[in-house]
Parts: sequence; C-alpha cells; structure tokens
Amino acid sequence: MIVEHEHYKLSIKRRFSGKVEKMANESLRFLQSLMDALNYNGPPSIPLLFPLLLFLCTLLYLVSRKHGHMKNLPPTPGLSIPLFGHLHLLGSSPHVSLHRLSQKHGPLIRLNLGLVPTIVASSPETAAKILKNYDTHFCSRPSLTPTSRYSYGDLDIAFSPYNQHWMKLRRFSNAHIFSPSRVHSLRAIREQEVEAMVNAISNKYATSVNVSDAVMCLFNNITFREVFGKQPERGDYAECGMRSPYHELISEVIFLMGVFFLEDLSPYLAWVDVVRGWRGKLERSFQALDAMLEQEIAERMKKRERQEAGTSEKDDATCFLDVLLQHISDDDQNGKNDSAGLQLNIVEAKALLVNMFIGGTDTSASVLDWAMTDLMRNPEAMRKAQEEVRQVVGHKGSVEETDIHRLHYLKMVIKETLRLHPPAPLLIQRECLKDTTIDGYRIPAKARILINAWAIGRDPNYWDNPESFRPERFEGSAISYMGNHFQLIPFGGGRRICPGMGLGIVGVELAMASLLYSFNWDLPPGMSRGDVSMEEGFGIVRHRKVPLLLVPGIRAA
Ligand code: HEM
Repeated sequence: MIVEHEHYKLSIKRRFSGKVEKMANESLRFLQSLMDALNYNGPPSIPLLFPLLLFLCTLLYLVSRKHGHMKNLPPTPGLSIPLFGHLHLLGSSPHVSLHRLSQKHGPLIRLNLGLVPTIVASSPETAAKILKNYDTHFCSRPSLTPTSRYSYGDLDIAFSPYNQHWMKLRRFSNAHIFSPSRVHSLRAIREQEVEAMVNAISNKYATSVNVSDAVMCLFNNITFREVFGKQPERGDYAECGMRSPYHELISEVIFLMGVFFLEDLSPYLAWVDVVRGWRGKLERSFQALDAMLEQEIAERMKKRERQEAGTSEKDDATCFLDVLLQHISDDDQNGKNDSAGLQLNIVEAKALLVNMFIGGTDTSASVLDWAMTDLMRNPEAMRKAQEEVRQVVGHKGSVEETDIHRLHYLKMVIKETLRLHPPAPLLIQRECLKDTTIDGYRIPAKARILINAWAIGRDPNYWDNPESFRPERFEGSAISYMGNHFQLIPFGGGRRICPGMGLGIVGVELAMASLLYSFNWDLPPGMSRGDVSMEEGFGIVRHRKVPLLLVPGIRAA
C-alpha cells in the first residue's frame, strides 16, 4: 500500500503544485494513519479507491471555490482534507480542540467533518443567536447512525428532526413525564436509593470507595425504578455495583451513541464502520435493548391487569412506563388520547423509554462525580458545603428532599460544576433548517451546528478567573442554567432545551447533600489533592477518565 501511495504522490506532483500538493500529501498521511489505526486488512482493491475519490473531491472543492459557493461563510481553520475534512483537528477531546480553534479564528467557525459542513459557536453571543434569535432555524437534529437506530428511526424526542412528531412527543412528555408533580411523585424512589448507597458506603468505612462507580450505580437504579416501577437486579453500591446485565447494556448503548460512525461524515466511508465491527455491535446492542424493553412492557401490562382485577397491590407511585401504557394503542389510528388529544404507539413509547435511560443516568452521575472531584481539590469549598448541609439537616440522620431548598451553597457548587464540566460539552448536535446570517456570516441550510457549552463556560468576558472552581461567584447573582443566560448553558436552550432538567437536578442535589452529610471524605493514603486527576474520558457524556477513589470517614454525630 505504501508503494501505491508513493506512486500516487508522484503523479499528483506532476499535475498540481503548491497548496493543492500540500493538501494531497496531508490527505495521504491521514489516510495512511487511518488505515494503520484501523488495522485494515480487507480486499486490496478498496484502498485503491481512495486516490480516485481524493482526486474527485479535490476537483469538487476547487470548482465550488471558483463558483463562489463558499462566500461569506464563517472562517475555516487549517487544511480541509478531501473526504475527511477537518476531522484530524478534533483530537480526543473535540470541545477542547474547538475551543482552541475559536480562540484563534473567532466565535463562529466552519469545519468540514468528513463531507459535512459544520458550524461551531463558542461564545454566549453566538449561542444566544442560535438558541434564541433564530431558534426556529436551528432546532432540528441531523439523523445519525447510532442515535437513529436506538431511537427506532428518530422517533424519540432527543434525536427526532424538528417536525409535528417531535412537537407531539415533547408536549406529551412535558405534560406527563417531566411535570413538577410527576418529578415530586418519584421522591420516595430517590430517597430510598440514596439511602441504600449511603448504607453500602458506611460498610466500607475507612477503606477506599470507587465514588464514580457508586454514583453511576445510583442513577442507573433510580432511573430503572422511575421508568419500570421495580427494583433492578443489582450488586453492591460500593463494590462496583453496576455490573448487572441491565447496567452493562445501558453503558454499552451510551458508549455506542458517542462513537463517530464514519458513514455519518461521508457516505463513501460506510464500509469502514462495517470492517471495524461497529455496525454489528450497534445492531446486537439495539436488539438486546429492544428485547429488554419488550419484556418489561409485557410484564408491566400483566401487572396492571392484575391490579385492575384487584389481585395485585397498587404501586405507591406511577412509573413512566405506566404513564406511557395509559396512552398506547397497537393501532396507530386508535391510540388512547389524553386530555390534550395526544396518543402514542408502541414504537414511540419504546423510543421515549430509551430517552429516559440515556438522559437520566450518565448526565447526573457525571455532574455528581465532578462535583465531588472539585470539592476534594478545594477543601474550603468542601468545608462550607458540609457545614451548611449538617446545619440544615441537623440530627435527623438523613437528608430529605424538603431540605434541599435551604442548601444555597450546595446549589452554587452544582452550578459551578455545570459551568466547568457540562456533561454534554457540545450539547446535542443541531441541524440548520434554512440559510441564516449571523454576524455577517452565512450559515447554510443543512449545516450541522455544534454549540461549545464547555468553551462558553470559560469565556473570560463573562467569568473572572474562569478556570478556577469558585462557587462563591454565584453569590447574589441571577445567572441560572435554565436557558436564559447564554454564558451558562449545560442544559442547552431554546425549544430543544433539556426537558429532564428538574428531574436530573433534584437527584444530584439529594445525592450530593447525603454524601456530604454522612461522611468526612479523605483521599487514599499517600495522595495529595493536587494528585486528583482532572482528565476526561471519551464519550457523548464526559466522565472522569479514571475513577474517583475516596476514603469515607463517619462524621461525628
Ligand atoms: C444533570 C442532568 C442533565 C443534563 C446536564 C442534561 C443535558 C442535556 C442537553 C445539553 C441536552 C441538549 C439540549 C439542546 O440541544 O439544546 C439535553 C436534551 C435532552 N435531555 Fe437532558 N440532561 C440532563 C438530564 C436529563 C434527564 C434526567 C432526562 C430524562 C429522564 C433528560 C432527557 C433529555 C431529553 C429527552 C432531551 C432531548 C430534548 C429535545 O431534543 O427536544 N435529560 N439534555
């Protein structure tokens, strides 16, 4: 293959010079490294297609330039490699790389990710234009391979394009799933699960606990109970409790959702996903998820029949699945209407259940994990937060949700964590619906839109000393993450803003208050606070790269 590349490089040299030659060389180096990285050993004819495609794309690029299709587009950094575009600039932490690029090229930049034109907004002002001024132009989502599969063909809320179907589901879930009264009705589940976690950690007194695993396990269990109304098969919270088959499955789904399928960047590269095995993995995990949902739905329907016949006890709270079952019909035409005339079919209901799992687990666990990390590195903030929660809760023995509204400092700690570590640093991709001009730049219809919430939370025009963890910055400040202050948008904004914000935050607040109330936390022996790693792992939700290990000491009564 190297010989073929050398030969091709020579022929390119004869035809072009200067910039184009440099582009070709870069492309070849990139292709070579890609093939090496993929350990490609498929049919030899396939790599031969590359030079041809490379040539065609270069030609296309030159022609479109000549015809002025690229006029007034936002600035573009560096070299766009045919077929791959600027993918090589993203690195393993795209939000960090894009932040650096925006510092050099401005708050609105244009990249080609594969063949897909992508606009990245990195300032509160540009985010406000996209999420508020032109919300109706930017409120759609692109259809991507993994999210489309897990959402039964974009039939959910999170990954559906902007259309009547999305409006129906969003109205339905606002009324029946995310309403304050529904969130409140699930309070007992959250309190019981948090108590179970605290008890498990108490048993590990004075030995290291994997806090990252414990909180992931917590939100997995809470979500499972909220969704299906029953306990999941579980392990011990403090002993890597995530390892039930259900936890494994959800972790795999969330992981695969974060994988870049090359097919979504360039249709010519769809075969690479097959060769890498991602296609097969995606299909197997989707089938397993679907089988689990089918089984839980069938089981719950039988239980409901028994309850209606009076042969089974009624549950304390209505789970999300119950709510959906009340509005499902097998027959699309005759679905049961709610008071607002909304109805669902079974596939839409399954797609919504997947949204609950994906939205409810990783995001909340990531916030709590990073909050604990930051507090361990900032003992003064830890002291203040602990003092507050112990003073408010007193000798009751455990935190209740009714205590939370009095925990002002804890709420500021969570805000500061969301500023520095938004779980989805680039939010969820949007798609532009029609040509729009922002700051004099043309954003073409169909372009994908990334909003860098991570960079925005560090904008020095809005935040003093942005890299430092200082919850006090919110003292007396009206800035909230509810979508009206564009310098703090961990939940996004506009009509696609996260509908699960209230549900997610109340769980994080309760769990964090309980961890601070019940334990005096220490670092493992020999470790200093400067040693606590701040490295991020890979994925659609950014967790810590290495788990947070801490030693719980029982607080003095
Ligand atoms: C701390 C917790 C959470 C964070 C930080 C978070 C963050 C986000 C973000 C950034 C978006 C994209 C918004 C945009 O495009 O502007 C989103 C959308 C969404 N989230 Fe959350 N989320 C959290 C909790 C939850 C929970 C608990 C659920 C459900 C149980 C949930 C369900 C959803 C859904 C369904 C969408 C799609 C909305 C749409 O496209 O219309 N989220 N979330």
